[in-house]
Amino acid sequence: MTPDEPLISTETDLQSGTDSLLQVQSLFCERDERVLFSDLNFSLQAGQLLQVLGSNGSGKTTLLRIICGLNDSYQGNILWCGEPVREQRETFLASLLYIGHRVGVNRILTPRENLRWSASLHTPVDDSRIDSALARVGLKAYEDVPCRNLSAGQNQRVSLARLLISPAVLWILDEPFTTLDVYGVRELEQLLSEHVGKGGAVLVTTHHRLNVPCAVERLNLDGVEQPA
Ligand SMILES: Nc1ncnc2c1ncn2[C@@H]1O[C@H](COP(=O)(O)OP(=O)(O)OP(=O)(O)O)[C@@H](O)[C@H]1O
Repeated sequence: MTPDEPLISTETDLQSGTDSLLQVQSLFCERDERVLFSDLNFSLQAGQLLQVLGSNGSGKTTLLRIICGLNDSYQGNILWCGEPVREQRETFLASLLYIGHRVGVNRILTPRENLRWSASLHTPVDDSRIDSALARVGLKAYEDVPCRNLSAGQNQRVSLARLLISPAVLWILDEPFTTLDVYGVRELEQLLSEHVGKGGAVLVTTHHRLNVPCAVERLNLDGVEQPA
């Protein structure tokens, strides 16, 4: 797949008859006898960006981890292209790129080695593509520096470069803006809108007010409007 190729073929990927890529139905989760969410319903379509909002501890990370299959203490249904994810785990995981709270960068490896490893889990890509992804996130000339010698924001950028080499349709990102400077924030916002522009879908938690040219749907786990 080339970087500009559409991510979704409506004939092959959406043949289930539903427009939704991801559907969350009647989701219930409680932790330590405290209900985080109950009867939570939402869907995500190709070309859609959904921002999950909520106060600290409201369950944003928990929700994302449930969807990604990293937490199974819930009730309800999660569907991918109309079919339960539990019945098509490999297909779902092949369509998903999750970047969690911890950036998931191996600090012994260099940025280039991290991206090679990340790509090898799906579709290996050549080094020229890896290097151009690293350049795009501002890491030109840092390709061979061990990540332990990079700053927190630079490690976050290594992680975000994975977005550029991944064929995944669905990006699930947990607080991806946290350590980024203003240029990094702008670049990531650009990446998000390019992805949805190509028919991808994004589920993102952030307290940051997104400044993107595409529409942003919002899901607030507090159930109340938040200040802008
Ligand atoms: N490993 C765990 N075991 C038990 N309870 C947990 C665990 N991790 C989180 N919780 C609880 O689940 C609730 C939701 O946590 P979660 O991390 O999903 O919130 P969040 O909305 O992402 O918060 P933040 O905005 O601070 O990142 C919190 O009340 C927390 O105490």
